[in-house]
Amino acid sequence: MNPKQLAGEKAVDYVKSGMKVGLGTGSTAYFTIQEIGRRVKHEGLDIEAIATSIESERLAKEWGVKMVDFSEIDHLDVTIDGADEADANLNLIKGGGGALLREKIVAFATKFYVIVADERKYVPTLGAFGLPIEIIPFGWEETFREVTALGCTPKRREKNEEIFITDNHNFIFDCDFGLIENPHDVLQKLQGIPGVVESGLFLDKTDVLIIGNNDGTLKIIESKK
Ligand SMILES: O=C(CO)[C@H](O)[C@H](O)COP(=O)(O)O
Repeated sequence: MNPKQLAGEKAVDYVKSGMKVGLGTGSTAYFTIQEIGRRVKHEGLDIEAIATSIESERLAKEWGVKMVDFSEIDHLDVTIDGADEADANLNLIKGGGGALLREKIVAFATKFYVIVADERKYVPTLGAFGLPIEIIPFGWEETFREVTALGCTPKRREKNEEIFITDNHNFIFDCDFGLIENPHDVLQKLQGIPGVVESGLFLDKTDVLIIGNNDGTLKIIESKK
């Protein structure tokens, strides 16, 4: 089986009827949403969900998953999302799909945070995957200069030769910091720059990382936090 499917479906073991569930974004979370949707439609799984992107919301609705928003609930019991990189401390780089802002809001609202990934995503040190940063369009050139001054090379993301615009109508800069030895320091510095809405560093949040291996096995790593 595709390792993303293996991990994405395994994570649904954490979802039980009555729960409020955060739905991630990307090609691994896709399999999670499909499996949740199948259980809702065919096995009577009864949940309320919030999605981290318009695309994931559309997919969940197709299956008849009950979607709510943060005016209706004050926490999520479990969220299952993908990642672009994860290290042994279960710190992450996310945002490859451009959904990092909604993903981080959902991650902070959740009591239990499950990450699903294939084995290529598990790395000794974060940073080979350029760090996505969501930037407000107003004054983006100045924000670009401030981010560059932190020692990275940012590139404004494009898709199909057009500027990529997030679900929140912002830009994404993909920033090459090289390997990030101190992610907490980088996160703190980015948070101090006006115009930076959020970065793809998700630190000290993950409870469980489920890795699908190419040989069809699973590796499940629980947080020591
Ligand atoms: O952060 C993300 C979107 O912003 C995704 O979670 C991440 O890109 C997932 O990767 P994949 O498609 O390989 O599961």
